[in-house]
Amino acid sequence: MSDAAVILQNVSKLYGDAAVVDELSLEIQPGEIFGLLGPNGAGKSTTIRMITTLTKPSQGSIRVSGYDVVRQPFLVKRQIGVVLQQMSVDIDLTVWENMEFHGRMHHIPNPQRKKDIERWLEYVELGDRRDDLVKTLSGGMKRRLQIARALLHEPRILFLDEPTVGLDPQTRRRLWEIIKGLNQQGMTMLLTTHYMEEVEYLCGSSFSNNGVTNRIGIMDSGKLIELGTLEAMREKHGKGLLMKQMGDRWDYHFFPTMDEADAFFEKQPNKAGMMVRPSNLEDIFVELTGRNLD
Ligand SMILES: Nc1ncnc2c1ncn2[C@@H]1O[C@H](COP(=O)(O)OP(=O)(O)OP(=O)(O)O)[C@@H](O)[C@H]1O
Repeated sequence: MSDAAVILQNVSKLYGDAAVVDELSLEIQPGEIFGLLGPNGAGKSTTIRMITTLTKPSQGSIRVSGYDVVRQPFLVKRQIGVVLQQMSVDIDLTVWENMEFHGRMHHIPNPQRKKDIERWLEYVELGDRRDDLVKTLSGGMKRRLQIARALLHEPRILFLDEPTVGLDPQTRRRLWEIIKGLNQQGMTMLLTTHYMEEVEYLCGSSFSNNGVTNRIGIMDSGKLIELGTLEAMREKHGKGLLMKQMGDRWDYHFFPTMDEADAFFEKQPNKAGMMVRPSNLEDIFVELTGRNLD
């Protein structure tokens, strides 16, 4: 049997007749940081909600650390930390009270609980805000609190659904460092996003410090339309890109290497409305779907 951290086999979620997740199969390895990239409505949140026991798959099986999400939800919940899009922190409580509440729910005994709350609040740089009401925190601080809380019961796998949506670029970078740092300490992670730079930054280098390969899945209309390392995807579709303006749209031509794209460009007698650059994930998404990510 596979010792993958998360295994999805042929998983679908139907609402009425519509499959919002459509026969998805995927394995995430221990220590991996896996990025699920896709436009709004692709089915990313529904996938996370099924893996984290919040909604049941209509078909297929999901195992987390070997436990079945439908038959053993309580064992699954012990293994995972979850940070969802909608803020689930209580804004009328203080930072500390939110942590305390979560720690008690997970039956973490004192004095361990107090020590762990201190440690994780320090980790996300909220130690000095511990007595402040959550409603006085910025969006980025609230997100950091969500992360600290999700980590309190020492989960093996952390799920982050659109962790930086709505945050300013500086705050986003700070969160990226926290996420990367956790992965470098060995945390297995699945994150969803529709920000290409996010998935490139966090999951783009083919290997993490754990020596595990980080991969990206591109999701559209409930299906995984591409899966692998960023390098492998660029290798497959072409590392060089020539863009040609055709009226109000751009034509994309992939070349195996940048050198080949450059050589083709140089040979063109009329270079107006043309440019060459290295390909990126969004280009691959457009190539596969004919649409942009947003
Ligand atoms: N409870 C529900 N009932 C009916 N349809 C739903 C329900 N939850 C989600 N959907 C639909 O399923 C599709 C996928 O939604 P989902 O939230 O998983 O996508 P997503 O990729 O996470 O996008 P977003 O970034 O906008 O959250 C959407 O068309 C959505 O309207």
